[in-house]
Amino acid sequence: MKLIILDRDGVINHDSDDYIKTPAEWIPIDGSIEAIARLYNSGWTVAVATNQSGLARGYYDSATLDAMHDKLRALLAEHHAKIGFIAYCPHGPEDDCQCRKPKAGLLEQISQHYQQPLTGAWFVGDSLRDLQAAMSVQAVPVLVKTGKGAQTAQQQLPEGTLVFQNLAEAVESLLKNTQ
Ligand SMILES: O=P(O)(O)OC[C@@H](O)[C@H]1O[C@@H](OP(=O)(O)O)[C@@H](O)[C@@H](O)[C@@H]1O
Ligand SMILES: [Mg+2]
Ligand SMILES: [Zn+2]
Repeated sequence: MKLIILDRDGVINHDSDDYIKTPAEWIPIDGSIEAIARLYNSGWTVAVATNQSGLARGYYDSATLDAMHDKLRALLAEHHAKIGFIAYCPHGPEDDCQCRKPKAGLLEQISQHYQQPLTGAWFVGDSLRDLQAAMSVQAVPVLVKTGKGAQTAQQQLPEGTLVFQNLAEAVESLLKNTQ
């Protein structure tokens, strides 16, 4: 199975230091819906691994989070595309859970869901913790410079990190190199 994993905030949709708390605040980054649709319509399965500490912080509830993801699904449906499994960490930094990135738990959930190892799969993120999580399951760390990505690019990145301006550029490269 051709499987790619995306971080959500700062990769698919615009991020905010005030968190994304409502469907109205959940606004796709230009080209990201089309990029996911290109992947889907090229036979790729697109999963999501996202930290959602806003749940633990009480900024929004799981029904609101689900409504944000329904908005994503509706936008993709306009392009005859679907998003796959969305793994999210509902915990806060102090909960010491096993799923908050940079830990591997969300990626392991996705691997378990699809019964497929993640070795060599692309994990596209905007934060260092995304790239670190990718390394922990031998996935390929891919940084996009949207969201927090421009700042992340100034940091020491894991060896082998691929860097692109945005999701659309990353998908263009992936599809070109996996014809
Ligand atoms: O990028 P993903 O994983 O999809 O989601 C990130 C969000 O959960 C939020 O994560 C928070 O980090 P803390 O959880 O407070 O450390 C902050 O960075 C917020 O700006 C951001 O919206
Ligand atoms: Mg992010
Ligand atoms: Zn967690």
